Amino acid sequence: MQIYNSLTRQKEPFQPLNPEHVTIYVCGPTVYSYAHIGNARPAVVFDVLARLMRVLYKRVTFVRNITDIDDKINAAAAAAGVEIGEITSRYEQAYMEDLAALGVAPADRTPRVTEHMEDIIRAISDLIRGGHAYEAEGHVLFDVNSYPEYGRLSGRDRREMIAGARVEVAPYKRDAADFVLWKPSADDQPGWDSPWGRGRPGWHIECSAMAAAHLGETIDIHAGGSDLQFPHHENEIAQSVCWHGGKEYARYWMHNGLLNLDGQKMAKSTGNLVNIRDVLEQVPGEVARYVLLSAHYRQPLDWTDEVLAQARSTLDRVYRALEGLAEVESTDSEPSVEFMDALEDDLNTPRALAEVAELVRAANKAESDRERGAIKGQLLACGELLGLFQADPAEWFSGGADDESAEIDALVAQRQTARSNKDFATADRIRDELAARGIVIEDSADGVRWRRTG
Ligand SMILES: Nc1ncnc2c1ncn2[C@@H]1O[C@H](COP(=O)(O)OP(=O)(O)OP(=O)(O)O)[C@@H](O)[C@H]1O
Ligand SMILES: [Zn+2]
Repeated sequence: MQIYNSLTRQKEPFQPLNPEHVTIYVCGPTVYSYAHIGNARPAVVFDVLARLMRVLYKRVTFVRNITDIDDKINAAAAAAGVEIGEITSRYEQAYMEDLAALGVAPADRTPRVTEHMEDIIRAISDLIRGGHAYEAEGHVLFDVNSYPEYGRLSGRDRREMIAGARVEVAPYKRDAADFVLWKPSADDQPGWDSPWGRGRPGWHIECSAMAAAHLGETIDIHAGGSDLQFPHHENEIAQSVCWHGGKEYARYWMHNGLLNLDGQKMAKSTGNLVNIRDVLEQVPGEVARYVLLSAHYRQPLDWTDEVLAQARSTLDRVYRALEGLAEVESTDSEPSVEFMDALEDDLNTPRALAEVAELVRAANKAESDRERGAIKGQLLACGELLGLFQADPAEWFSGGADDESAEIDALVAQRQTARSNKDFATADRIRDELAARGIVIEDSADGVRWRRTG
């Protein structure tokens, strides 16, 4: 497997630290409103990465966090006149539903910041003790001058950083590039007791603490959108390396390119967006997923009605071929070699999809059932890795009436994962959500089933 490492700016052979266990951390959403289809890009792309790694390696631990402490969340709660927890649980739930509809498999762990306050406080205390952070006016700041390699990931020099829009200038900072690890909370803001008074963590330290808690001091792959490269990931590296006595934080950094709408970055902050749920009103989740995989993940991608229509017609072609193969038995269960080569080449999904198109052509020309059986197996195996083509062709053409069933299946699977991670709060939330939609879950000896009531 070759991965383009944003840290070294080149493609490198991927070698996990432990040859039998790959660890992956992806920065998840800040849950204060519905996720837009740009936010879905890292979720879908790195879902394919996880699927591929699970085929190539014995064990994979894939972590995607939920940022449930943030000033944007506080503002959203104040604006709606509700408790903060109501906002975070509402939008976390919505996010999980959206991902399920896009065929994104549940992560192995979905840690929330609120569940890691002790880890965060310990990380900050260690950084102060090590001389990498200092307290000033109730804040704790990371001292960027204590880490000579600061700026390596983003390739920025210090002047550019300070000019950077997201660096906050404050009188108590020793250096304008120093960033907040902990800040004081007013009485009406959420806060936790700490050695520095009642307050809350800064965004960057949250990910460093959760990654260490779930995956250890050095992880194999850290991923997220390219908009996170600076300052978020730069700061994560500085904190984690200094916290862990110089140990490498993440060995490979992967960044997806941005999804644009009308030539501009799709973003919540600017309102230039299409929410995932609105897309799902327009097309089946699989069509949206196909669009997100149709470009190489590092390239920018324009979200247009045209690409959606193209994706739908390509999917129709694949399902038409599968419909034609309905009567033959799959005799192969491996994706084609060319397809695997494409994915193992820095997750080249456009090339992988071109291989799928080849298979579809071959299916339409195949003369014997033996040939057709092999092609069918290959097509389905390729599809499984991409999270595509798994619907019943007849249902696909009947208008996706059963999109809802697929979504419920995915939610039930997420509940199972939550339960096996002992995350009963999430498991219960999903059960309640399904109950509200008239779906009951039944745990039986041969697994979990669901049915509609009434
Ligand atoms: N337009 C986009 N294209 C691709 N990925 C994006 C885009 N916008 C955000 N992301 C990614 O989505 C994930 C979740 O991001 P998060 O919820 O923090 O977004 P945000 O910064 O609040 O949203 P926004 O950037 O829309 O204001 C991150 O990995 C981020 O890099
Ligand atoms: Zn992060």
